[in-house]
Amino acid sequence: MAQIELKNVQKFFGPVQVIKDMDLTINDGEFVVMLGQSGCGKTTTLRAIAGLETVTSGEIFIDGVAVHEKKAADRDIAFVFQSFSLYPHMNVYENIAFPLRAVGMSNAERDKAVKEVAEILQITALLDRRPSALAGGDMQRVAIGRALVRRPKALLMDEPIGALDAKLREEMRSEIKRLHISRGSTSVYVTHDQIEAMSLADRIVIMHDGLLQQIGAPDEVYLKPANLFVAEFVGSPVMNVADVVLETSGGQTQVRLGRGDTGFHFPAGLTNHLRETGADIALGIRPEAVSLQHDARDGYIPVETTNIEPLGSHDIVDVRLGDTFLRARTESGFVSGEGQQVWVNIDPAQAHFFDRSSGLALRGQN
Ligand SMILES: Nc1ncnc2c1ncn2[C@@H]1O[C@H](COP(=O)(O)OP(=O)(O)OP(=O)(O)O)[C@@H](O)[C@H]1O
Repeated sequence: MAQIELKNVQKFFGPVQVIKDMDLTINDGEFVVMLGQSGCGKTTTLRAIAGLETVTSGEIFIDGVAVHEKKAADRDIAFVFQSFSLYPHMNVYENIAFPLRAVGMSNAERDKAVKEVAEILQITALLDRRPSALAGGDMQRVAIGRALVRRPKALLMDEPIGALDAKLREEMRSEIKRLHISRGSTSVYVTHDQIEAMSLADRIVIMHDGLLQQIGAPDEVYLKPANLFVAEFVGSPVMNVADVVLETSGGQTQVRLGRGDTGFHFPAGLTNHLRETGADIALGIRPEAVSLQHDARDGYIPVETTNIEPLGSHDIVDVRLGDTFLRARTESGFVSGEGQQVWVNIDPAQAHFFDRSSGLALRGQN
């Protein structure tokens, strides 16, 4: 196990900078997921930690030892790729045992290590099979087993289950989590799938365009997004974001969306911190914090439904408010169709405000 530290890491491919000023500490035994859209630099960061890619500048430390000039083989790190890179002429047992041959273990020790890993990954019954006789999920279990068997300092995984079908991915997700709990190895995992990230990570590192956007526990990046990019990237369906104008009088603030005349009522205490910013303000509100009613109620604004997505357990309903749209999460069948009049309100306690030009979250004391 190990702590991994990146200090001011930069990576250029020719003139293109794909990692910008990366500072990141991954704690001993931690499961960190790097999440971001395709091309944002996740894989390059992972490969740089493993030593499969050199960095243009900056430093990488493993347990306090500088490794950025060391070869991959000297970093004691294991890597699992998306493609199942097993040796086709060896059976599962030999595939898993292979990395142990190089370290000169006795036969008995090797046998014990392979069987222990096979047990954890539930592939004991498959040890005699060749890779060609394995299903996709089992191949990836073997690849993970081979990576883990020599007890590396850290396990790096690049979209290891991205090629599997949805049901198998779900199964493998919980297995990888179980494996991490039982082995406790420092793990860095790359994905563009936010469900995978939310369910596996102790902390998520969100990247965009080579830049680290936020590092935090899954609930932290969901509940307290640092900027508009994170707010709109994390969560499905995506957070509603609308330009707003604020008007405060007495103890109340009206938060007006778009060019609408009516606004939502907020206790002034939740918006006081926005007054001095002088910035153009965007409101972010998740669909589950938008509530619809069939009849007029205090604080609710009349609107028309424009689109409905029935999702089985719930519906996503779009409503038009002046020149803005809001998506609400409702119980199934709450509205019967488009063009229906309903009343909408939002939960001030779950509202986020952002500086429109910098994208940064504007938070009060709470
Ligand atoms: N060897 C290379 N030479 C030149 N450009 C590269 C090389 N490897 C990656 N890139 C570029 O660097 C950028 C970041 O790539 P990277 O693979 O790290 O992104 P990613 O976030 O992992 O994306 P994906 O999920 O698609 O793998 C991309 O624009 C990619 O085209």
